Amino acid sequence: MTSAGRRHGPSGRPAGPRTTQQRPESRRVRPVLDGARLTAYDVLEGVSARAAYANLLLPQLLRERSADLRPRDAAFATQLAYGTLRATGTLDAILTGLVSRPLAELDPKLLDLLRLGAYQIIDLRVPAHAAVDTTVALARAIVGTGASGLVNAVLRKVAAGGTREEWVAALDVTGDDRLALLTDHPLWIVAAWRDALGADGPGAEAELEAALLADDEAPEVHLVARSVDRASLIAASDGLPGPWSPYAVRLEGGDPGLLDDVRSGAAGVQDEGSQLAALALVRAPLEGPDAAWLDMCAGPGGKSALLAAVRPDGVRLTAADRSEHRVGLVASALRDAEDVEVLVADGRSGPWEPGSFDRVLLDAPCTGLGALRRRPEVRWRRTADDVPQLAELQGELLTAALAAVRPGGVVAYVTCSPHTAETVDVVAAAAARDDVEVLPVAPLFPGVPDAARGDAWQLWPHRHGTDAMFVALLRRV
Ligand SMILES: C[S@@+](CC[C@H](N)C(=O)[O-])C[C@H]1O[C@@H](n2cnc3c(N)ncnc32)[C@H](O)[C@@H]1O
Repeated sequence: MTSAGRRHGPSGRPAGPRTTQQRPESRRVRPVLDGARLTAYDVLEGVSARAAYANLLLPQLLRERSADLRPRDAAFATQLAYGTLRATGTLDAILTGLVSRPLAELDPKLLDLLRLGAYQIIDLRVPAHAAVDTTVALARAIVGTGASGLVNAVLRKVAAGGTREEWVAALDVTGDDRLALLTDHPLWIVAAWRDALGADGPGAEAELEAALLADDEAPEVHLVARSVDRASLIAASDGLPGPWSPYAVRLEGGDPGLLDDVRSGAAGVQDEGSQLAALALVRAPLEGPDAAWLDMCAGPGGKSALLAAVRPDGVRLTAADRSEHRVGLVASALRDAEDVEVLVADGRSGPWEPGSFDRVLLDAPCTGLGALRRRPEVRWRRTADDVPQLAELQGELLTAALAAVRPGGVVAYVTCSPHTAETVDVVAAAAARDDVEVLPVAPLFPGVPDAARGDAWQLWPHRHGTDAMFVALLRRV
């Protein structure tokens, strides 16, 4: 996929403002505001002013406003909010040259509005007059009449500069700076992905660009068929079988929350890469008994629910998490499962006896650099400084996981980050012990190509259509 061809949008949307949501404070001027754009703005404002999570705030706003927003408005609001948040770095680089003051000195509401308008112009190719007029109307209602002139002038200049590719060319950047602006990633994440891809040679930079572009797309919805037959789930959801996990169904659209199987818990929404990570633990060769499994960082319970569904008869599953709130979510995910124990515990000092489990899943807290597609603002919130602290915690948790498993038992170390310091380095430190051996993951999944990272496993959005999950298997010997 080339960078030039990837962005497209509802350029044929009706240009004028339509739906109407009026804020009490704006009643005096009575603007007719576009409901989709207003909702997208409210998400941006929540993220920048209150550090909200877009993937939680947006669904909540869409539910509250469902009477006013048609399904296509909701889809447009989602595209606007997520797209603007992903593109923040590029939008700010463009806006910096068009506003006389530093962006940090602008009213944050005004900055969010400029980003929202500029995103529509450079990425969605919404006709300039529609993007400008609707953003000016929002600015008038939200910031005041004084702001509308600035918004109008700046967005007209954005439109005059053309598409994102034209803007990036005009900004005259090269190397990683160019890649960062084209693919919506901060420089340190570009560097981390290059390092994790580990490729050299002529194709390496092209692959890095493809990987970062794939990481900048909205992800497909994947379902997991837990206690329902996959064929029935495919029929009910109009989906397609996932190529790698025998439980995966991929959807092209629609709302999975409306499916009976999802409502009942027989199926769930789960990235196919996460399914494979849980299955790696299940398929790992084991010596001796196989009766007690631990999911050490289980919240919110996606992998626990799959483990509970596929475990052989007689296996007892313990699911723990440090967060009480997330343990509540695990309990709900496991509500119909028998022979499970759900508890609040710090994995480093859990109440279990050493060596009491045959299999342990350590799906460790991490930067989430491999799941940025789902959390659009996280790429700008995380910093390289977060990595050492998380890597230290991951090392401590892996030591505890190896203590919790019996000799001959297996630990699956999993992250939704490909960052070397959170993956290969953590495993290498544990593997330096005399009583630990690393098992190759790739032979357990002969149908999944191009995933080996040494003996461990690394999935990628551009290769596998999944999050960039890392999986290593360690056996106590
Ligand atoms: C990547 S998430 C796990 C996702 C989960 N396995 C799933 O598939 O739904 C990491 C989890 O680790 C938990 N956590 C962080 N530090 C922990 C600790 N010291 N002990 C136990 N859990 C911890 C977090 O609360 C979070 O729920």
